[in-house]
Amino acid sequence: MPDRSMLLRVEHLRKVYGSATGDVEAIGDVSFTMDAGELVCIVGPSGCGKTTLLKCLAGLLRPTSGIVEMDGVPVTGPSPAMAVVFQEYGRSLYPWLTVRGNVELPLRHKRLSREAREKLVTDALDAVGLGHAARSHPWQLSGGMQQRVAIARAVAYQPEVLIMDEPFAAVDAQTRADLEDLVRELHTARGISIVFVTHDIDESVYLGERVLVLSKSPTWVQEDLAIDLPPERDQITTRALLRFTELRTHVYDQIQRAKRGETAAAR
Ligand SMILES: Nc1ncnc2c1ncn2[C@@H]1O[C@H](COP(=O)(O)OP(=O)(O)OP(=O)(O)O)[C@@H](O)[C@H]1O
Repeated sequence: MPDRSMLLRVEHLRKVYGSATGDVEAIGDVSFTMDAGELVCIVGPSGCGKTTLLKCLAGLLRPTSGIVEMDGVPVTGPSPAMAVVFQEYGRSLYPWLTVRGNVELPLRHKRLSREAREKLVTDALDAVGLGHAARSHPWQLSGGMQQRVAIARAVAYQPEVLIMDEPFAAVDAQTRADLEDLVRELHTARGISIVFVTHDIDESVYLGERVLVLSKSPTWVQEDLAIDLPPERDQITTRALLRFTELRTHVYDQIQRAKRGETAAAR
């Protein structure tokens, strides 16, 4: 395996929301690092602060205290080095723009020639299997295809890290499996670094090289689990492996413990 350099560093991150009814400590004390080229999944009990954590990573939310660094530089706001894909693809696409126009839009903020921009868009649409739909509008596409557009837009932007917040929660099971394979493909073929938040334990094990299990809120990292499955994965063979079952059972058990407020179990 090639040497990897540290991409993200999160240290003693804490986030307290102030509200009229009192403060809510969403993130207690989260620390972890991520190397360039890794695919890290984040799971945890419902409401444990996954979205809050992602927003702090992406510079969309200011932490109450602690450090988020990308390539050694503090993240203080949205950065061109990061692209975020949310669950609600319907709301993230502009209905009056074509698929191509949606993918191209953020690139207009980059200093690129028209040719370079068009090449990035074509390449990203091909990568997600939507080259044929470039001139369609989002509302002419299925939910799964719309989410592919959102992924293409993020890929075309060439971020150093792709941050995905439950991106497949709203699509059917078969589409979800296809999109999971697309994410694996983007990661293995293009070396894209990905932080992927999901509710789905099986999905976290199938996709990840590491799974971070969060405690219940106020959150800390209950376990940082290496997923020692072969890098070549497919929906049938990988999910049938005994090791896959062991890992998913372990993560499930950890989340149950997290819900009860217990600390980590031995592996
Ligand atoms: N803007 C806000 N103001 C006050 N409290 C908030 C705000 N956003 C989130 N919270 C609280 O912070 C905690 C974590 O919320 P967050 O949405 O990050 O969790 P989550 O793990 O992503 O949730 P889910 O499992 O439902 O997707 C919750 O207790 C939530 O009520």
